[in-house]
Amino acid sequence: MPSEDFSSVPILDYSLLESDKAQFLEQLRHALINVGFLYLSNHPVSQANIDTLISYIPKLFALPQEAKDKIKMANSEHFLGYSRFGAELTKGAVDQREQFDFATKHECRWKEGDPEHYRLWGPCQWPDEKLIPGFRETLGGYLEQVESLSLKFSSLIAEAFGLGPDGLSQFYDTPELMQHKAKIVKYPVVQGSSDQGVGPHYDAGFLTFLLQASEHRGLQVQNLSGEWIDAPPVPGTFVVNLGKALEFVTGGLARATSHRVLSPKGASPRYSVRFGFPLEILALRDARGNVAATDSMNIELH
Ligand SMILES: O=C(O)CCC(=O)C(=O)O
Ligand SMILES: [Fe+2]
Repeated sequence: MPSEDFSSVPILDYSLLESDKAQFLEQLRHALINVGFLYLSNHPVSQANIDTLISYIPKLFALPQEAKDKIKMANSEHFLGYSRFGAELTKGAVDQREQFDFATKHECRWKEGDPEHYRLWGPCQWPDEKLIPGFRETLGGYLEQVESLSLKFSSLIAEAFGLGPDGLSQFYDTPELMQHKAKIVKYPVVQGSSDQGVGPHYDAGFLTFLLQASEHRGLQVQNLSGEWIDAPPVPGTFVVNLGKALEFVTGGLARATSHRVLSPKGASPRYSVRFGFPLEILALRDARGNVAATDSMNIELH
């Protein structure tokens, strides 16, 4: 398929894998090479679980400030926990968002003498179960399912490029050693002069699975002409996008695409859940060098 400048984000139907895998892989290849973003519909993650998770999110942010601060990220050497509104920057400008960083289950494997970066992975800080009963189990179930989808998706990407299903797994750890982070984000309604929910950036890892957890528009993706293309919420889908690590290991064939979020203008906040597969691979980041001019200060890059 010829390279083209996209004007919308393609929707891939995961159930096509059953009926016509070759067609699915062809559409996937197009999205990887030309867009770097896609919606995935009819995916295997339970919609009931997603709906329950979505219903918890406003309650999570409505917890007393004291309960949120108790699990603040500063407590955790694994960069997991709560960050107050305005704590993150993209290229020097404040992102208008409040967030919790959770992750798939993981014991910290660092011990005396191990490389320092092993400390980056470890257990989550959870809010008090009494204040938000059932949240931990719901999010835990969701993360397990998205993790398994992301592993499967990574092998589909390898197949789309004509490799065997394990063609990309050499670049990351085995599943037991990997941890994947999920950021639950609240973008409050625009207040002052800035509508920067999150400024233009590339993601750092391999793949991001984004759940748009409210009906607001705001996510935008930049095409090669520099135009910002809307990626509005599409019920029942994930937005999947590629990060710099995947772009690097495919020699630029799979495209990492710049994107941003504009703060909502209506009466209610925008919410999203961003799952990164896997956490930044430090060796790859070092190998690909400094791309600071375009990267955001998302936590994977610290
Ligand atoms: O919240 C969103 O819709 C996207 C956020 C994002 O791009 C990121 O956190 O990397
Ligand atoms: Fe992003």
